[in-house]
Amino acid sequence: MNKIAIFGANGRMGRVLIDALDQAQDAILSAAYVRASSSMMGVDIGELAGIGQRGLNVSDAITADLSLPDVLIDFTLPDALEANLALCVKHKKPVVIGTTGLNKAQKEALNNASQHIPIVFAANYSVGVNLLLNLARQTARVMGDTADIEIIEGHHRFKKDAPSGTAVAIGETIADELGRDLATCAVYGREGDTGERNQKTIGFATIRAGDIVGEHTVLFADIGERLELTHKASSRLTFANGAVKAATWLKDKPAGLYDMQDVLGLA
Ligand SMILES: NC(=O)C1=CN([C@@H]2O[C@H](COP(=O)(O)OP(=O)(O)OC[C@H]3O[C@@H](n4cnc5c(N)ncnc54)[C@H](OP(=O)(O)O)[C@@H]3O)[C@@H](O)[C@H]2O)C=CC1
Ligand SMILES: O=C(O)C1=N[C@H](C(=O)O)C[C@H](O)C1
Repeated sequence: MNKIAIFGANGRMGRVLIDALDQAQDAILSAAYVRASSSMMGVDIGELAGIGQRGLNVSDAITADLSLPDVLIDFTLPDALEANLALCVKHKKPVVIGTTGLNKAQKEALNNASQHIPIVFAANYSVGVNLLLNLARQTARVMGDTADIEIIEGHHRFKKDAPSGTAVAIGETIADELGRDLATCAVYGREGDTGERNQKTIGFATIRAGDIVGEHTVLFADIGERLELTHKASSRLTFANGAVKAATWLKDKPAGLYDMQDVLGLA
């Protein structure tokens, strides 16, 4: 049985991860960490996740015994990433990371840590989005030289980063296939006298509203026809179950940076 510990236990994803691990067949939650200052410190994990008492209390990662878990899972916010990575490297523990909105320094920290420990990093752990990435690459190969490409994403009102990590990953995949540089060809929203569209650009549009779990559409629009690929997540359990699958896959891997395409055998 794979023993898993999670960072950010009090977050939306943290609480769903507790539920997913409670239902998992081949993995067990061995620890759930919150900030040392959190009002949730010491609370039963099942009470925190709303699934009833489970007899394990929330703790903080700094004082916890990190030799106990086999793998850690981190869905927190970018500010927490470097400290969490440092703990995993110090204790030589594999880690699955889902946090999005990383800046250049945080991405560099991820790359550096992966020279010492195995890491899975993915902006989206659902099977459907990982298939969408492959379909987007295939569509770009056939239609990308003439079609206009637009990526539209919608998320709940609490989300802090935009565009979503998944939207950026779709854009990066398409840009890579077409030999474009996303840093120079991306257009983030439009307003005013924009002029005609440059076909070599990749457009992004962001919706933040209510409790949308996560929706992504990539549009390939030519004259006379358009193809739309859409994924809609209706439950965070799809991300949590994917992350647990990634943790089981990662347990005995050598140091390196992997993604969900590797886990699912789609790479
Ligand atoms: N890859 C994927 O498949 C998915 C990725 N995500 C990403 O996962 C991340 C978390 O999402 P979500 O759960 O909705 O966010 P929440 O804001 O609900 O949770 C974030 C958690 O991180 C903790 N945290 C934040 N900053 C720090 C810090 N500096 N030190 C320690 N703990 C910290 C918070 O603690 P506290 O409670 O004390 O504030 C909170 O528990 C986001 O980046 C999101 O985009 C989300 C869904 C799927
Ligand atoms: O913050 C979220 O909720 C989500 N974030 C991820 C992203 O930024 O792509 C994945 C998912 O869509 C939910």
